[in-house]
Parts: sequence; C-alpha cells; structure tokens
Amino acid sequence: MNLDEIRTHISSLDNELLTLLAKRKGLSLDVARSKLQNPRPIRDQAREQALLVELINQGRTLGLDAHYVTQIYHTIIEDSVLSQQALLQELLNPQDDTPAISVAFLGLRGSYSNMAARKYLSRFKANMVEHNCDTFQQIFDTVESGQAQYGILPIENTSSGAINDVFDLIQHTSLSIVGELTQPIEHCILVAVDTDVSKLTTLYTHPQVYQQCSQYLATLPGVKVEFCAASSNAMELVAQLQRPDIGAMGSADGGELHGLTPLVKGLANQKQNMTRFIVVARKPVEVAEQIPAKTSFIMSTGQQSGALVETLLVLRNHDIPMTKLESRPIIGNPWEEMFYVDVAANVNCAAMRSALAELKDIVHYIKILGCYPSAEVAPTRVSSKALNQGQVPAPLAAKPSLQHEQAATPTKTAGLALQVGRFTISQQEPLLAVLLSQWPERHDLQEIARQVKEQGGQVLGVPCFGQGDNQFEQSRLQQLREVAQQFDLAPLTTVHTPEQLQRAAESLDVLLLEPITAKHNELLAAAGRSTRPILLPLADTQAQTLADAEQVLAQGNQQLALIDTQARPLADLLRLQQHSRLPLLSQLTQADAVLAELGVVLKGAGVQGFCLTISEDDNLVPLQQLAQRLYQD
Ligand SMILES: C=C(O[C@@H]1C=C(C(=O)O)C=C[C@H]1O)C(=O)O
Repeated sequence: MNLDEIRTHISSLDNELLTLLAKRKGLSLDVARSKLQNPRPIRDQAREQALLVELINQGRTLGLDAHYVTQIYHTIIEDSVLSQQALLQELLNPQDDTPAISVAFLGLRGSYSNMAARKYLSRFKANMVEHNCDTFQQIFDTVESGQAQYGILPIENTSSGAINDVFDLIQHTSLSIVGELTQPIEHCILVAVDTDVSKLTTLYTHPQVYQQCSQYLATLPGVKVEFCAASSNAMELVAQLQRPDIGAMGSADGGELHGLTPLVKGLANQKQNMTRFIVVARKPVEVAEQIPAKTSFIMSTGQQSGALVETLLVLRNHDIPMTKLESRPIIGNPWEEMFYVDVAANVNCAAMRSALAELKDIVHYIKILGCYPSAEVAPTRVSSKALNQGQVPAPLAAKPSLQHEQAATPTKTAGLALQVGRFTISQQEPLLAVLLSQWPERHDLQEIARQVKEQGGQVLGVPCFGQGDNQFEQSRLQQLREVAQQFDLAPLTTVHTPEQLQRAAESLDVLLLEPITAKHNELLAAAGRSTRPILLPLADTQAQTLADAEQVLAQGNQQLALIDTQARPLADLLRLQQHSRLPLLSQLTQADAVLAELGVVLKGAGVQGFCLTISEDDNLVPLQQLAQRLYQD
C-alpha cells in the first residue's frame, strides 16, 4: 500500500470507530433508562473494573499496552457516566422546549469561563446563547433578571484557592446552585501567524495568568507583557493584529475559537492547575437519587465556643461527608464568620433531612444554596492485583444500594495517607516504584516505563541531578515528566539540596531525599515547605529518623513517607512502625535473589511500598516476579 492508500484505510477505520462509539453511547443511554425503571445507581464501579480488566487482557493479545487501553476507556466511560447523569436529570427536570439556552459568564469568547460554559452545555441538546459579563455581580444580575437562564462562576482554583468575591456574592443571591464542573487550566502562548518564541516582543494577557506563569516568563526577559481585562480580550487583540512578534496567553481551546494556534504549552508554575466552576439558575433542580449529589449551604453559628464543632458533629453523626468548608466575614458584624459548606449528599435523602433539621436548631442562620449532580467521575482504577492475576474479578454482589454510591471516593485513613499522583498508598495494595540507577536513552526510558505500568507499578524514578548544568538537568526533569505522563506513572527523582528540591517539585510528583551532610537540615526544611510527597530515608537511629520526620511535618508538608534504604532488620522496622504514623517503604535491589519473597515478608510486616532499584541493562523479570507476588497474595 502507498501512503494515500494507507491513509484511506485509516480514515475508514476511524469512521467505523466513531460509528461504534456512537452506538456504545446509545446503549449506555438505554442502560440509564433501564436504571430509572429499576432504580440502581448510575455508576457501577465493579462493572467498570471488570470491563477494564477484560479489555486490558484482550488488548494485550492484540499487542496494545495496558495503559493505552485504560486511558481510552477512562475517557469513554467518563462520557458514558456523565451522559447517563445528564439524561436522568433531564427526565427529572423537564425544561420548556427552548431551542437555545442562554448563559452568562465572565469575559469574551475563549475565556476560561466561556470554555467551562461550553463544556457544561455540551450535554444539553440546545444551542448556547452567550452573555458576556465584565464582573461576577453582572453575572448574578443577568440571571436574576431573567436575561440568562444560567450563570457560570469560578469558585476555587487549585493554585490560588477560593475565589472570595464569588463566595461573598453567593451570600446575597436568590439564585440556586444547579451544577458544578472542573476545568483544567492550561496556559499557552497563542499566536496568529507562523512564528517562533525568539521573535516575540510582546505578550498580552490577564494579570492572574501572568502571575501563574511567572517562572516561565522570567525565562523571556526581552518580552514585554501587557495586561488586558481578560485572556479572551488578549486573544481577540492578537487575532486582529496578525503579527509574528505578538502573542496572547490563555487556553489552547479558547485560542482556537479566535483562529490562534498554541506556540508553547503548559506554562503555569503549578502544573496541576484546575478551576472548579458552579452553575447558578433561578430555579433549584432536583437530583435523581441514582446520581452522586452534592449539597451546598451557608450558615452562621455565632462565636460561642465549640459552635462550629457542634455543627460538624451533626454531619458526622449522620455519616454525611463534608467536601468543603470555607469561612467569609459577615459585612457589618466584625469578626463574625459565614461558613460555606459542601457535602456529598442529596438534600432530599433521609440523613440530610434530619441533619438539616438538627442544624436549624443550633445555628443562627442557615440557607441551602442548592443540590446538584457531582461532576467528579474519578476513573475506576484497575487494581494492580487484578492486572497481575490477569483475571476478571467477580463483580461485587449486585447490591443496588443508592446511599453507598456516594462513598465511591476513597476514604481517608486515620494515619497519614500518602497520595502519590492518583494513587493512595495502602497496605492492601502497596506502592511499587522503580528507580533507575542511571539516566537511560529516551527510548529505553519509554520502554522501561511501559513495562513498569504493565506490571502495575505506579512510580518511575530516574536521577536527574548532578551530571550537567542547570539547563541539562531541566531537560531531564522535563523528559522524565513527559514519559511518566505518557504512561500514567508518577515521576520521582532524588534530590540532595534545597535548590534541587525546589526545581524538581515544579515538575515531578514525588521526591526522594538524599541529604548531603552540610545541607541536611536545610533540605528537610525545604521538603516541609514543598507540597509534593516526600520519601525520607531512615537515619542511623530511630530517634534521629523521628526527629527528621518531625522537621518536615512541622513545616506543613504532611505528604511524607519513610523509606528504608539499607535493608534493616525486620525487628527495627517493626519497632519504628510502633512509634510513627507515617507510611513505611522499603528500597530493594534487583540483584537480590530472594527479592519477591522479601517483598512478601515486608508487606506482611506492614511495609506499604517498595522502591526497586534497577540499572538500564537489567532485565525486568525480577520486577515482574515481585509485582506478581505483591499483588497476588
Ligand atoms: C453503562 C453502564 O453504566 C455506567 C457506565 C459504564 C460504561 O460505560 O461501560 C459502566 C458502568 C457504569 O458505571 C452500566 O452499568 O453498564
């Protein structure tokens, strides 16, 4: 076949794929209708887990990687669940037959709020009429006066936190919250014509985008930054100017609406940059009981001692998980606070009704802001156990419990739980990290990453520091991050100094400390100030280890695990665990003849994770054996 013929063939396969996806979506909506008649929760993670294992195994026989199949199906299932939820909501809250839905949001076409509005409405069949607003107040006014049916408002951001202006306006509105959504915020340089970064002289953007990208912008000293009212205004301007020396900063999707293309992506200092938006409307909605719901309310408790604790106890006594608590001053009552609370519960469920009745008796004021479908569809993780056993786990006893769907999100354990990337470390399913002893060729790195993922590992560690200048190290950090991301692994590196720690923390998920004596305390302090999970090697004595850990915890970082790097006697490890609530990991070497057995014994003794050191030339059979033993027993 020549190139044209191959491409024709690919296009025809893509066509078939799309047709099949559309058919699948149709069937998933049939499932939703059947669940309505025979009430069961929309989300069925046991079914998803079984499906994924089956697909992964089937994929393997066709030569497709586990991570590839998983990624594709996470997207398909997320859409399937959200579409089922939207259908159920539509059936429960019939709309007038409006051919178009009007939405008020901040900024112009292409703003982050506009992209959120588009995403939210994509599940309705109607067209969208856009109301551009200059202020949050104007959004509330536009919806309250009936000019728009919905308003979209950003409420919190993973880097900058709560958006206070919105919390304050919510206290005074008659509108209800009817929905939520989370939107990744990925800042890019957008240009109107074919050009290069070195040709840029001016960038237009919003001050907040500028702040969030300050580290990248510091690398472009010759470029002048000009501020606009919103990133969408910057896009509009750059699209008009059509010049190779001028760019805008904003989202790639937003830029596309103005005919702009991204020149550089991923500019934010904080890589996991996401904003949660709420959707407001004049009339509250009812949420189907098969869907995980959230309820938001505000309350003021007065300043008597223990007042807030009393209210939280009411939630706890009814087993209602709180997902957010914010406090804002009450204007006119100095030092009094209004509390804004989100709970993962339907306002109409029995537990919530009685909790609200009890709360009304003990607070000064309480107002329900709304009950709405929770937009979080956390991907069903295929357990490393299922992956290694290569069998489909029997679906859990089909118990159509509506209450328990809420509990799909992992519960926090009493000790300190370490969250590494998307993985929460636990004794049942220990963490498996592979640490290369040297930097390999990029192709080898990819192949190792692929195999680590295939075996159910979660972390890929490679040394990035100490072999070249800053730029060289930076490029390694970048490469490691990219490869790890490609295979859905958490990237790790070893850091020796506070400066290295700071740089690694900008792009990697986990940091292994290897303090050099002169910088020991400085490194611990820097680890404490960081927000990344830290692996702290055991010191010579238990007292010293606990003191080191305390130094990190005292600076605010609670994402800390201890790691035994010297194969200490089991008795020492057990003794340590009695004195520390921190997860304990063990570093093992590939060469150990009894590696897999060692892993099993350590796991039995409570070790919650393993870091296997390998060199580039090692074969990965021991990794496979370790993974199989760890996840099978
Ligand atoms: C389609 C269903 O509903 C949901 C979506 C699934 C899917 O798209 O495969 C699987 C399980 C459920 O979370 C179902 O229950 O089968």
